[in-house]
Amino acid sequence: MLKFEHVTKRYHETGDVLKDVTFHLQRGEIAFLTGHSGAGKSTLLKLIALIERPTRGQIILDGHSLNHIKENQIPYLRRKMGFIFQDYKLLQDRTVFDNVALPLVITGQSHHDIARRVRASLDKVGLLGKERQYPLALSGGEQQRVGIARAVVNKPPLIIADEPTGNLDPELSAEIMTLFESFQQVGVTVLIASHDLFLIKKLNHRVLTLDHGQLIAS
Ligand SMILES: Nc1ncnc2c1ncn2[C@@H]1O[C@H](COP(=O)(O)OP(=O)(O)OP(=O)(O)O)[C@@H](O)[C@H]1O
Repeated sequence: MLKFEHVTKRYHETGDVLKDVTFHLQRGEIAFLTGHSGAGKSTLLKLIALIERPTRGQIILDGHSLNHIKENQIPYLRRKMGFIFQDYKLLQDRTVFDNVALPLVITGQSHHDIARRVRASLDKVGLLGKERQYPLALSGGEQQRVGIARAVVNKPPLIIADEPTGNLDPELSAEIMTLFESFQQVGVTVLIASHDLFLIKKLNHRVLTLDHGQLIAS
């Protein structure tokens, strides 16, 4: 599903921040990406999201090499990914329904399809009753579940989460992980960047560890 083959990312100012990184995530696999601050986790996620391009090596997503993607093909490839952030990145002046609908509105789906898929997505994260509320009226855990519903509403085969439990207590973090595991069961690949070693140790998923830009365990 997602392959990194000898990927190096060099910044002019800081040198090689990812060094010869190779790994392969299978369809339906869930993996943590961890490592010290500055190890290169965000850079790796930016390469997947096509925000940055590799200096050397190749990234293959769902059979497409990301190396030679033209600017106008980027939106098409991003639709294969759902992004989840530590600070949720919800629009505060829009309802829960509108926040989750956003990816579908952007791709020009019909009102009927949008309503159906938003409700299905909110149902999956247990927030069907809150669709008319605004994000600030919700708890942190609920806001993150809105972020997750938005990420999965167009059924992407890959979910990328950057410190998704960073603002949540252990109990809510466990709930969020249970949600990720439910997506994994339907064949979605999930990559989670996290510093939360307690959570990582407790769950028996694959761990990719970066150390000064090098992958040291896979
Ligand atoms: N746009 C950039 N230009 C130059 N150097 C950069 C750029 N982005 C990141 N770096 C450098 O790359 C290295 C890796 O940074 P990155 O943000 O990927 O680490 P990280 O593992 O995500 O860290 P953290 O856990 O603190 O978020 C750092 O030394 C950083 O200064």
